[in-house]
Amino acid sequence: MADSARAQKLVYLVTGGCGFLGEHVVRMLLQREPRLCELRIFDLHLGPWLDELKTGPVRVTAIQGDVTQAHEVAAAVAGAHVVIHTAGLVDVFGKASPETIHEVNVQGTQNVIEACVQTGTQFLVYTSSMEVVGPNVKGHPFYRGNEDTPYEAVHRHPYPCSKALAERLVLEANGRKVRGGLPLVTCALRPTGIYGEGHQIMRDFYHQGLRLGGRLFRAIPASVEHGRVYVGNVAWMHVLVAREEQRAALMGGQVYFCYDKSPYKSYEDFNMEFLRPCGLRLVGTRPLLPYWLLVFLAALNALLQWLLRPLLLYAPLLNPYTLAVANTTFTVSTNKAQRHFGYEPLFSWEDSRTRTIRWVQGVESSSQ
Ligand SMILES: NC(=O)c1ccc[n+]([C@@H]2O[C@H](COP(=O)([O-])OP(=O)(O)OC[C@H]3O[C@@H](n4cnc5c(N)ncnc54)[C@H](O)[C@@H]3O)[C@@H](O)[C@H]2O)c1
Ligand SMILES: C[C@@H](CO)CCC[C@@H](C)[C@H]1CC[C@H]2[C@@H]3[C@H](O)C=C4C[C@@H](O)CC[C@]4(C)[C@H]3CC[C@]12C
Repeated sequence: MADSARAQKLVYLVTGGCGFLGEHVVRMLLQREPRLCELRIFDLHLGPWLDELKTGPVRVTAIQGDVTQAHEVAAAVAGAHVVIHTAGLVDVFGKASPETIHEVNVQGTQNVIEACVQTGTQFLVYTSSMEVVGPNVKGHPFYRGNEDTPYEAVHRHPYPCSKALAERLVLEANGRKVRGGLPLVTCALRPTGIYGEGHQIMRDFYHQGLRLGGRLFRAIPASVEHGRVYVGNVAWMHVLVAREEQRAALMGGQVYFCYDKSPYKSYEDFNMEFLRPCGLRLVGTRPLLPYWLLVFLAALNALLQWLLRPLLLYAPLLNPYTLAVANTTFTVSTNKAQRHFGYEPLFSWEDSRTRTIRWVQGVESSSQ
């Protein structure tokens, strides 16, 4: 891009900008993207915290809208230089129907792509997921893999299926001519399990531990490693990739795992890094229940969900899918983002941990 264009003031649109990750992306852009002149935040539900952002030098425009509505998306995208598409229906608990998950995650993404093409927006960053790769239905481990590691990515659950389809749409759209004739540049970021301030599932585990008298019970062997990445670093990767996409042709059509220096641990041991300093303990050095019993309980939960559906929504944390994900090693070890666009984590592990602990402690005091 020419120097004159580089000095240009940019308009960014963040879809899902009021979600867990989206809020961090929004705040990170305001802090770390000096060329920003307008930030549009598009979400089904707008948060009250947006008001505090409106007093700064960057124009902040909050847009209440639905990604499944093509005209709403096109109106929000028109005139934006960059779109960061984080909006999605993250549901592995059976709260939404498979059709709704598909509509939001796949049709919503298609709407974003078409809006870019129609209105002339050239740069699109898509928040994909590790789940596009795995764990697969066969429970094969993915141990410290990278973007090129061969792995049989076979899914049945609506959420990973929808993320995989949407990612493919985004990557296939790379190079399409947008209005005005320039090529669309797209790439996809694949976070592993994100943690940090605002993480709803961490909050749920914390409250579950309080209800159980300050204890959580180990269900998964400590040897099963689960990839985790701090939300601030995921947000930073989005900001950087969006910036560098505008300079480097190399990045079009690429996928990048999101990574940082968070340690490799089991899902439960990792959570205890934050929950232990908040007064919880994890009981057992080995799973307290045999695996077959967990499988049975998960299946029972799925049956109860189905039976109770006409009366109420029963959506516990444990179901056959979440058990399989938690019980399958999936960790990444890569430096592709560093090689392609100079990414280094902005937050150290110690910093990420301290920030998350402080946030959980705040959850505790705000719920008393
Ligand atoms: N949380 C994780 O561990 C994780 C890991 C990998 C990838 N991801 C991906 O990151 C993205 C953000 O996830 P999150 O954890 O912040 O979830 P989230 O639910 O906190 O945020 C998603 C946001 O999208 C919005 N949204 C949902 N449906 C919409 C619609 N129809 N129109 C407009 N907005 C809509 C929601 O209101 C919400 O604010 C998702 O695409 C998800 O697949 C999340
Ligand atoms: C068996 C239980 C005993 O304590 C533990 C169940 C934990 C599960 C609820 C979570 C284990 C792994 C999580 C998923 C993973 O971190 C990656 C994800 C990708 C992302 O795109 C969406 C969220 C998620 C699917 C995440 C959801 C919760 C787990 C299944």
